[in-house]
Amino acid sequence: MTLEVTDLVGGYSQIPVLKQVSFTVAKGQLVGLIGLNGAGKSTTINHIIGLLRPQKGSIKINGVSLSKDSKRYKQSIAYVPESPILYEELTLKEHIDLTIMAYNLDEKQAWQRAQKLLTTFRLDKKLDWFPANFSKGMKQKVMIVCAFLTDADLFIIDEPFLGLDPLAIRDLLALIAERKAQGAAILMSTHVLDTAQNYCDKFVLLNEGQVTASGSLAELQAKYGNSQATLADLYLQMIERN
Ligand SMILES: Nc1ncnc2c1ncn2[C@@H]1O[C@H](COP(=O)(O)OP(=O)(O)OP(=O)(O)O)[C@@H](O)[C@H]1O
Repeated sequence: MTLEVTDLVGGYSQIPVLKQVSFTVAKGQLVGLIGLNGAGKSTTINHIIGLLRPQKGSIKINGVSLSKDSKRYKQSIAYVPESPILYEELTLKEHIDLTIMAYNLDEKQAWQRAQKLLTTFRLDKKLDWFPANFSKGMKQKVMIVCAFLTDADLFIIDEPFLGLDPLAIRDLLALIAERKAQGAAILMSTHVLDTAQNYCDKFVLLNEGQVTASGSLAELQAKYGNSQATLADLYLQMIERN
């Protein structure tokens, strides 16, 4: 199992947000993390990427926790945040160089991969640009390029569908499919339920910091006794029951 979140209790200093959250993301699996505003999706992600420490429970990537081997743990994750985080004083080229250094990648191979990604996301002529010159969507694409440059075992993608144009969404979904086929595990948080339904293998439904259901669409349909229901139907049903 690539990612194992077990009985995670966590949140911000003394404010508990997550209550015994457990789920897994296996190799080659795309898992959708679904929940209302404030349900705890970003808090869960912040725990996985190590910005917050669990108050109870554990998070392991390939059996390793952050406290056991922080370098190995962090190098196994590539994260695409919802709001792009870039260094204002570094060019696009320097962001790529920094990623290559941070993940200890082979420079030649990584640059070959980068050129392909830059062309896909129409950033190949912008290597000397600074973040201030990019639109929000372009900044998001820079984060995608940097993440998919790596050989991470676990990709965490926070709400990718709201800031990207349709072409970029198509290209990102193709990249996700490619990495899945190569054995990466992918956790994606989103409110765009029809796309999630079409692409995710499994869903984790969060409500008020708790996992209320998880499984494939068929498993969720069986749980809620509605074999024709869409993910959106099931999700609304879950909210109304709680
Ligand atoms: N920095 C913070 N300090 C204290 N509480 C926070 C902080 N960030 C979020 N929270 C609280 O944690 C809870 C979960 O928020 P979180 O950001 O994880 O939700 P989310 O599911 O990602 O929502 P959204 O869909 O709106 O992004 C909310 O009650 C929120 O008020």
